[in-house]
Amino acid sequence: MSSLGGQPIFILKEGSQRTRGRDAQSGNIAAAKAVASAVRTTLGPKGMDKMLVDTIGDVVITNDGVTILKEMDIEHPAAKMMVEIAKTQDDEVGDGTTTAVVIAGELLKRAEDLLDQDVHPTVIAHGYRMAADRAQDILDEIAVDVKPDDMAMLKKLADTAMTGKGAEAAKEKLTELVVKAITMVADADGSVDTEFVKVEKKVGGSIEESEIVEGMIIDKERVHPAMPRAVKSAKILLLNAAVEFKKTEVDAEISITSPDQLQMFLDEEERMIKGIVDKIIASGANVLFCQKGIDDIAQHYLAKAGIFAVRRVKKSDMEKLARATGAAVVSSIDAISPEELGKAGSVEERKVSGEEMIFVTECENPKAVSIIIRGGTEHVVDELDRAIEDALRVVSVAVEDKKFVAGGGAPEIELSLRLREYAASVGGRAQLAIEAFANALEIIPRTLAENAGLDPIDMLVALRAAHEKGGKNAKYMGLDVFNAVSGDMLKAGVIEPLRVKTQAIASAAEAAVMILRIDDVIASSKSAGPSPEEMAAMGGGMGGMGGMGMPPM
Ligand SMILES: Nc1ncnc2c1ncn2[C@@H]1O[C@H](COP(=O)(O)OP(=O)(O)O)[C@@H](O)[C@H]1O
Ligand SMILES: [Mg+2]
Repeated sequence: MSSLGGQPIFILKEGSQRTRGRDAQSGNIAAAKAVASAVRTTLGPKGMDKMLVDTIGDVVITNDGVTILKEMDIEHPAAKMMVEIAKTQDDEVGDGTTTAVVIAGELLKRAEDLLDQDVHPTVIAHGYRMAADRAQDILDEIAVDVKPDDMAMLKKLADTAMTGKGAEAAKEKLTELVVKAITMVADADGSVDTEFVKVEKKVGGSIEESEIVEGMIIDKERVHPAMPRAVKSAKILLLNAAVEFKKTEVDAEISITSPDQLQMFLDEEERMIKGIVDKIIASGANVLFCQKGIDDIAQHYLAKAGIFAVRRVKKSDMEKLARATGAAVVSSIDAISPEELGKAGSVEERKVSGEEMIFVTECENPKAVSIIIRGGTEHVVDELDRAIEDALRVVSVAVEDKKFVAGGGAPEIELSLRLREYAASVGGRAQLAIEAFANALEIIPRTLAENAGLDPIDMLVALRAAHEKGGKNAKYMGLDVFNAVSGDMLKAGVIEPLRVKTQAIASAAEAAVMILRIDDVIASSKSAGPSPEEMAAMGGGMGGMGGMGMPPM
């Protein structure tokens, strides 16, 4: 900041807002805490749901942290950073979004206490980073191994992820579907892409009627009613080329001067299309999924040949069909050959809740499968979909990493104990920050207790005591919210993939540190004030013109 001859110098546009130092920090922390408290009540199996109504009156009822934050119209920049944590968590592991945001909020709250005691923000940031690094090591130490084919364990992981998400009534069934689907699409090298589990929602029927299809469901109909409705021992051609008369690329005009010429033209068109269909027939295919169009004449010939054909199939569905049936996607008519075809025991058009869908089933060793979710209303089906998506990701992460930790607040209590010990060993000013970090993690068991209507202090005391007692299973002691006692979460089957915790803590710490290190917020005005050039033209540095007048020092 400088001044020329006592005149203040303006460097920002008129109307810009600037807050600095402690005020900037307080504002950011308050906004971030507000976001955390908005989702806190939804945490855990006894968490409440939120009803979100958007500007056009559409309603979403959910318990899912990231969904809530995405639907809320959040403006404050620091609050937006909290939303980013939830999104990152969702992208990376698909679960633990509320946990990450709640921990970040608590880290900031504890940081504020330290700021009040005049601990410098960079000291807090440094301590938080040390604590976050140590937390990763501790989590690795307390993690438990799981075999990718241990169906019982995988089901428990899916179960924990779905608890409290409106799936209670049919959890047994749904966890079964999820685990089966993931083990089917897992690659030999142990990696899993949940993209290849297609989830189709259908309103109507009961949750119990949800099913897994060992193959694909395509939300389409066959192109012509004269085609067979069902094909057994299907030989499937996946074609990414139009079965149509080639339209000229350039804008050509064909002038037809006599009826004979018109007939010749039409004959030529028909002959060409018949040629394409003959190629398809010659390949031995009896089912055609085409990513592009199939015109009327082609439909007629295909139907006549008894071929089941579908047009304008989505690219993503084509890829899944390829994985499910072993077919290759053929991208030109000339490349059609018997080697490119895939197989399925059955391809059939069926009515589901009054709508036609195509079922490609009885695939040999399908590497892509579908789950159809049924439920009474759209809200039910939507929330089930979110629960299943979480569970699919959780199971796939566990299959990939082969590691899990206990749930119910057990790892957070263990972490806070061990981090307090670590803090003492570090000493100095960082100790205060590491202790604050340790205490902040207890927000998870505390919130689980509060949301279950239990006394949080009593539960925390009991949990700390259980962990301090030591012994083989002490580190797995967590909050059994259904029986209001502390218990061994491994025995209770409340378990989560290791990655859910490591990611939640890492991104919460990162966001908290980032927010803490900001001590200057400069927001440009939305209304167009004079530009710097205009200011200069006005003679520059005119006091009282508004803008960001900085007092001369
Ligand atoms: N049956 C249970 N008993 C106790 N805690 C549970 C149980 N099921 C899940 N939890 C805990 O609930 C928390 C997750 O709650 P959830 O609402 O799914 O939030 P998130 O968005 O963070 O996944 C985790 O700490 C998990 O261990
Ligand atoms: Mg969850």
